[in-house]
Amino acid sequence: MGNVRRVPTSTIEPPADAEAPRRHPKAPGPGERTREHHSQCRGCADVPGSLRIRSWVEDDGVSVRSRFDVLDEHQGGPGLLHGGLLMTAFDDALGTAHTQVVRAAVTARMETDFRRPVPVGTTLWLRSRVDAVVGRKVYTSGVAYLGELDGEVAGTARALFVKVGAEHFLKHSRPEDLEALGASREVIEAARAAP
Ligand SMILES: CCCCC/C=C\C/C=C\C/C=C\C/C=C\CCCC(=O)SCCNC(=O)CCNC(=O)[C@H](O)C(C)(C)COP(=O)(O)OP(=O)(O)OC[C@H]1O[C@@H](n2cnc3c(N)ncnc32)[C@H](O)[C@@H]1OP(=O)(O)O
Repeated sequence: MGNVRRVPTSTIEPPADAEAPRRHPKAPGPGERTREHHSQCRGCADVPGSLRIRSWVEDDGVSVRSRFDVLDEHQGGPGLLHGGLLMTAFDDALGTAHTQVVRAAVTARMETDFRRPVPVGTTLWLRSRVDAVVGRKVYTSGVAYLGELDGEVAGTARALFVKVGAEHFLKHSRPEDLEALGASREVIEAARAAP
């Protein structure tokens, strides 16, 4: 292991004095379904290979509840949910909570505690919230419950999202995917040429 470079990691503890997050005026309101991240999102869009996670806004307008039906195709151990797919579910649900507060942000760091095995056939319910927004940093946390909201805890997660602008996608996404979203070749090339 001597040749493995150690990459420094950093804390994602939200600062204690941060202001309470407020709902973005264009975000859906309490009780409404949230929007999918985009039409091909493998977390929440209705496409093959997606976890098909569905989320709704809670009464506070900021938190969300999400539903994930665990199927055969989500197995890791025999008849049990793959841990990485629980992380995907958290990434999607926490990444949906942040869209209630900020326009676009991407996951920078996430940590997950796996507390109970999740059998195939279970419906997982997740509660996710934004704890604080400080500059570009969006601190989120969530809980996944077995079978019913506030039931037995299957896992918990925290994630730091970092706000990005359209240039993040213009620079890094495949050009054909950007063109499908309406971006012109000139705009894409200009974003890629920028420092
Ligand atoms: C027509 C045009 C179309 C445009 C497209 C429009 C819309 C697209 C539609 C929807 C998609 C929107 C969102 C998707 C959201 C959710 C989907 C589920 C979630 C995901 O699937 S998402 C994919 C996985 N995700 C990534 O693909 C990120 C890869 N990554 C990066 O792209 C960079 O790494 C980035 C941007 C994160 C930061 O880079 P950067 O250069 O902008 O900023 P910088 O490094 O300065 O960080 C700023 C401050 O965050 C702190 N910080 C950074 N990283 C940290 C860490 N790991 N731990 C602790 N602190 C950290 C720094 O310490 C600093 O803090 P401080 O200011 O206090 O010093």
